[in-house]
Amino acid sequence: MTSSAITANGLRKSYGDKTVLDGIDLAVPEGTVFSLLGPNGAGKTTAVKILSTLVTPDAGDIRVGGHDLASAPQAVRGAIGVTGQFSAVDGLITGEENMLLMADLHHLPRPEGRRVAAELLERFDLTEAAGKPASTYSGGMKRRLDIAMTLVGDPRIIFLDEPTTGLDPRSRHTMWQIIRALVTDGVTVFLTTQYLEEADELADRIAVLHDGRIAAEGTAEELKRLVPGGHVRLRFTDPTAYRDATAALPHSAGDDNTLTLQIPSDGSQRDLRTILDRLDDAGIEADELTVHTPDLDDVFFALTATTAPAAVPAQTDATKETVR
Ligand SMILES: Nc1ncnc2c1ncn2[C@@H]1O[C@H](COP(=O)(O)OP(=O)(O)OP(=O)(O)O)[C@@H](O)[C@H]1O
Repeated sequence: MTSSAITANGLRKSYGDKTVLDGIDLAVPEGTVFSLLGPNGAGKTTAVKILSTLVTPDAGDIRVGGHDLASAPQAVRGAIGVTGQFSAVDGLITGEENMLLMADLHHLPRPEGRRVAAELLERFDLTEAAGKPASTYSGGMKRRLDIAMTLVGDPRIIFLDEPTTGLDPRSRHTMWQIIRALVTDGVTVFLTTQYLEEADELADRIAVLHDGRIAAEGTAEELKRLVPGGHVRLRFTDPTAYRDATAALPHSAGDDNTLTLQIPSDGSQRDLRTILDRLDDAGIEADELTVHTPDLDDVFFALTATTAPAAVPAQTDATKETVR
């Protein structure tokens, strides 16, 4: 069984009267990408700062990398890397010097530091720019340097706070490749992002933070099933088959011009089986069947509207039933 890289139970944090995190539970299995999503000001950065020991929580049991955050913050710091909004890159010195500084901070012997720095600069396509001041780097290069610096200490858990904000699409895709490669190496990634597409692309599990609580948590697919709008579309070339299917599927909406039927569905296996059984029973063969689920944008807006639905634990098959 995979063990947890990060667990938090009852995590709370207020600033004055403002409750930012109001009893949050999180569990991030090792070697996975967990994404925390939320509107601006939802508390994502606060959560990252707490889990990475930069801010003290008001309450909560937190374990990171197998260490208790309250009693062993130094051990937690040794197990993690943090990059993001509070970048560690010094613009006045070169990329290579930034890397060597990091190697010194990790007390690597000089030759070892040089080797690790050169290797990481190469891996992140920064060898050519290594001798130039980091202030001359593009946004994408700075982010790559930032991650490369984080990896000098070989952390097994990395917090990425909005790692692609402000990057162009190409740099964003490069960053996604970097993140996937980290996970392939067994690193656990805790990612905050304002791009739902990014969470959809990368995250094994996603938690939506709203009003200080986790409004919903699950895989991207599980979350998409939470909001209405999903349907199955059947396309026919034979008008008779189309008409028969319309009769066999009473809740369908048909388009007589394109011979297409749309049936409301959550896209689940059980739902699909019901539809296919009805078609089989009536001896009807569709020429094309497609399943349409709402995208993560729909989920995000539905969940972060003023009245959010209750938290939905979507961890097991049994609880998936409640998702529908
Ligand atoms: N040091 C602080 N003192 C007072 N209030 C703070 C402090 N840090 C954060 N806050 C408040 O806590 C709330 C959550 O902030 P946080 O930066 O965690 O949100 P976020 O989800 O990361 O937002 P964004 O996507 O805009 O970065 C905000 O209302 C913010 O003003």
